[in-house]
Amino acid sequence: MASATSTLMEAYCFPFFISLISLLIVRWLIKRFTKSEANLVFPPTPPALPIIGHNYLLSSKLPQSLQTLARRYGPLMQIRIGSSTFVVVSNAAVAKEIFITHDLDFASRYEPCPGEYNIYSGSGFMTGPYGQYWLFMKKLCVTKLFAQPQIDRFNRIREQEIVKILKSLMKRSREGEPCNLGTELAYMTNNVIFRMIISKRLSENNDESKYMRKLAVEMTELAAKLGVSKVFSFLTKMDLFGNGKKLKEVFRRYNEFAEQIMKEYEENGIINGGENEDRDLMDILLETFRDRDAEVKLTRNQIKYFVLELFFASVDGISTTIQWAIAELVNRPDVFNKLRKEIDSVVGLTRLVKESDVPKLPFLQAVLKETMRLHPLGAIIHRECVRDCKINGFDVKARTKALINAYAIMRDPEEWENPDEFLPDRFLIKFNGNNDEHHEQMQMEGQDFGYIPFGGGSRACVGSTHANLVMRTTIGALVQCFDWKIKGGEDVGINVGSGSFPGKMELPLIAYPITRFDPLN
Ligand code: HEM
Repeated sequence: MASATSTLMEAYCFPFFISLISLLIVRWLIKRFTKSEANLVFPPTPPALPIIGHNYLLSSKLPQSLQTLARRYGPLMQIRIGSSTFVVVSNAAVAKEIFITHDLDFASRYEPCPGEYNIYSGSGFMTGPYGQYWLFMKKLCVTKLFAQPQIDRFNRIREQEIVKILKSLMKRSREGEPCNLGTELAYMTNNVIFRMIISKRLSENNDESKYMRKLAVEMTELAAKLGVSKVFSFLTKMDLFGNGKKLKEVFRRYNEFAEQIMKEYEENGIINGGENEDRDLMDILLETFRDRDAEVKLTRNQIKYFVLELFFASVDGISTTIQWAIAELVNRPDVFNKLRKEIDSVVGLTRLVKESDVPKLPFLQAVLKETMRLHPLGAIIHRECVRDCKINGFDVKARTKALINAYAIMRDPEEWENPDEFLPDRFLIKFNGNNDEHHEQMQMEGQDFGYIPFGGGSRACVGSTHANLVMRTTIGALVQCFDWKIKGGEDVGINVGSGSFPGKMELPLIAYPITRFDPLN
């Protein structure tokens, strides 16, 4: 009997105790979790809807809609889209916290394109997380790929491509035809980066450069249709219209193309060592790939994806910024004439403006600065927080994504007088000498977080020096050589477009170039 009772006790008591202990552990966990969450103070947030969160508050013009929300919810607000939480940064002081105080906490990025459509998923540098690979590539960019000697070496390519676009525009001028300036410029910047990467064997082979452009355009269009641009679109993963599948196919075609180029380099011998004038970016990448002592062993996929990222980073950014500059200048004849006067006085009308003239052209530099302030191509800078931290007095949890609204920051009335007006003079410092007045341009980069067209902190743009060289000289040449008449009216529409590149113009700039000075004759 006694043994029957004890068996019964064992049978009932053991599960009972296990359940009790589990319950206590769960209660303790919940209590602990809710207690710490309750102690956290998250940034202000607008009212959210179930499932979609704050998506209903955002238009296709993302920077502008976030700017409007920030006016109500402050310079650091939190929003939720689908299952992702974002903090949105909208003033210089908070941007400084992200770029300087918490630089390493926010030195990660996330891949916008779902892994199932991107055959290089996990090999990204621009879109990759902070880590060994990113550190290694950043060092390679700074010390070799985009170091000053290498940038100087590409001077010839930049100047030759500017001459090519001028020839094309002069032909249009002779024929009385308008041009789509955006297309002409994208063709030029595509050639520049293509030749910087693989200058030797394919430099005169325009078909390959065109093919690269075609692939990049297809990828951009498919990514936009898929909703990748929105980063957070939960419909993206569902691929309702098969665009994800098509995107993967374009990646595959690019992979074949890039692999063929790499093999050609390997068969013909890469140029080692730093002094050779013909050494290009592919030489440096393949030399690093072969280096047995390198801290990180590069893979072929990492090289191919890096090259693709360079195309995306440079082509549209540079061409669209130049387009915006010309649009703003055409709308402001007084500013256009002031710039032309400066170029004429320094360069004259006997030769084309060139890179070495730029230090003596402060107003040209100011025009570009003001263009990038009003129309930043990186209108939203994407980052990800890697550990819990406090920003602007609020708690931000690890894995929260950050959207730094460069568009709103560079139009913040607290930082800029008449923030929506195109006033390049704001970047000039006047010096009154004995005889006359002269100007120098303000140095903004890296010090002022109200001005962040190239981002900031350790993940800032590595191509800014090259981009500035191309943009300044091209704008100078377009103003020196042509008068511009707009097709169908006096003014250029300067509305921003929507969708994948929030910094792009809504309509292409179609204009008649009228030759005023032909330095090529
Ligand atoms: C008008 C032209 C350009 C603009 C407005 C621009 C802007 C930017 C911005 C805003 C970022 C993000 C910075 C951050 O997160 O703080 C960036 C990153 C980057 N840019 Fe540019 N960029 C331009 C041209 C170029 C060019 C020509 C190249 C290369 C040839 C380039 C290569 C890169 C790379 C590799 C990164 C990623 C750096 C990293 O993650 O560490 N960019 N750029």
